[in-house]
Amino acid sequence: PLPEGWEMRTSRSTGMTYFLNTYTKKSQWERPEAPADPGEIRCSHILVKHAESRRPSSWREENITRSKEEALDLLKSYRKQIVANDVPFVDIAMKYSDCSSAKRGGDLGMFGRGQMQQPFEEEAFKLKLGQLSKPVQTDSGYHIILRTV
Ligand SMILES: N=C(N)NCCC[C@H](NC(=O)[C@@H]1CCC/C1=C\[C@H](COP(=O)(O)O)NC(=O)[C@@H](N)Cc1ccccc1)C(N)=O
Repeated sequence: PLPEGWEMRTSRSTGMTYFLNTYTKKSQWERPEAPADPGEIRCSHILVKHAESRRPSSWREENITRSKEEALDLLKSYRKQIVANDVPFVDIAMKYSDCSSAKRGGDLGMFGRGQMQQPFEEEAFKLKLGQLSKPVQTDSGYHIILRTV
């Protein structure tokens, strides 16, 4: 079978088979080996900053002094509550995320490659729809990412 996100088509003019990326609508002659690149995705995230973050300040805390280790432990405890369905992702994001997207339940909107910091992008584009990432470290701090579109 074809990898996820691709469709097989027959060219009306030449009768030749080609392959369509159903997300980006781009087509190619070669039979794809990997799932189709979604182009743009939409994610929400929860960010916990620490003293070594590139900007150790947020809407929540003027001057963030927690250590990297404390930040990671905190984020892991949030992830545990979300995975156990004790608390919805949006509630945790709105209360605790050190990113301005907290006001939107962590929603970052649609984005393509080249916009987010590399480790964040790498993890986000690996996620399946509805999947929650493991903790990811960027210069901003530690994130967990939820793919929503
Ligand atoms: N939608 C976009 N294209 N917005 C530009 C993203 C820039 C990008 N940001 C990141 O990679 C990380 C991962 C996600 C958030 C983020 C960092 C910071 C927090 O960290 P700090 O910069 O204090 O270190 N939040 C942001 O940027 C916010 N504008 C995200 C946002 C907030 C509200 C609505 C939409 C997006 C980068 N290249 O730095």
